[in-house]
Amino acid sequence: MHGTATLLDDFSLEMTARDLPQLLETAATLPTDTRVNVTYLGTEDAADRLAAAKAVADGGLTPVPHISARRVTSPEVLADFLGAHQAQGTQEKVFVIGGDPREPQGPYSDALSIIGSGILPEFGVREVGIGGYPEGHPDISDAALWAALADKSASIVDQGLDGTIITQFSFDTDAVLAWAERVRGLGIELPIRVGVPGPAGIKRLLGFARRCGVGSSTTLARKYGFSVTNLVGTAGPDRFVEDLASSIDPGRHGDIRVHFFTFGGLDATAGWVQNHLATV
Ligand SMILES: NC(=O)C1=CN([C@@H]2O[C@H](COP(=O)(O)OP(=O)(O)OC[C@H]3O[C@@H](n4cnc5c(N)ncnc54)[C@H](O)[C@@H]3O)[C@@H](O)[C@H]2O)C=CC1
Ligand SMILES: Nc1nc(=O)c2c([nH]1)NC[C@@H]1CN(c3ccc(C(=O)N[C@@H](CCC(=O)O)C(=O)O)cc3)CN21
Repeated sequence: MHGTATLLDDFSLEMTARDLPQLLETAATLPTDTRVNVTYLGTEDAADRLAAAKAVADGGLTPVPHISARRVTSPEVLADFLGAHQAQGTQEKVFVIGGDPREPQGPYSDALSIIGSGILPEFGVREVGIGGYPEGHPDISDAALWAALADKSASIVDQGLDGTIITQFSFDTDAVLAWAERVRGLGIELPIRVGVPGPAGIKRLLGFARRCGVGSSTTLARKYGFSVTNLVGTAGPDRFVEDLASSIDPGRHGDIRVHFFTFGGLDATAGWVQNHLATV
């Protein structure tokens, strides 16, 4: 038995630049140094992302800026972004993801083309996060996903950097743990942060699942504990987190933590964690 409190220790969460006002309200309720990932969406610009990361640091939390490889239009844009983060001290940990654009908007078609370029430590990056897909990806073959995971992990380790894997959100703890065991079987020992949505409106949750290519609404409903015939209301990660906590075997799955996607707001996730820890 792993225990929910252990699993939730050092949880991380994710914000978009637009969540900045809410971050300012919520920061003080989060444990000091909690990692807050800052997305790299097409709807934000560099100034928004930098301001969000700075606010995370100013709030006593640990910023983890994202870089979406396919959205980076040139090496200069990447160097400017990393340089600006370094100047404000928010560069130590980053997360590099391929990105949703079907065609790369610049020279980087995948996360490895940035990680393997060696540019990250030149700007003071010490830890690199990468994505993982316990339930696969609608547009990328399993073979390509596994090759990418192995190559990115090796590049991180070869450069003497720390690394972490954050998984695409999932509602299936069996799939997550089977996948984690396979990761360990490949000799990849990086900590795995299991992505899961914090509490959110059910319709909104289903919308994000569709948009991000995750699961069908029926499996999602079954695993997450709501009824597809009643989409009114909110669903929370209670069942998922409890199932995960009771099924983890550190000997087989290694270092497993939780990463919350805050589709229902930062405050809702922060409140859920506080309440949940008070009841276990
Ligand atoms: N897990 C998360 O939090 C997020 C996931 N994504 C999704 O994850 C995808 C892959 O990112 P990584 O795991 O970093 O893979 P990656 O960059 O390591 O690439 C793995 C393989 O997939 C291909 N690939 C990458 N992006 C693609 C795309 N949009 N369409 C078709 N093929 C693609 C690459 O060429 C490579 O062969 C993104 O494209 C996006 O759909 C996007 C943002 C956040
Ligand atoms: N395929 C894929 N693409 C992604 O971009 C992505 C994933 N998967 N997996 C999970 C994370 C979570 N992501 C997101 C994306 C959007 C919002 C969001 O709140 N969007 C607002 C608009 C915010 C804005 O434009 O800045 C919305 O209301 O849709 C949150 C998390 C991005 N991520």
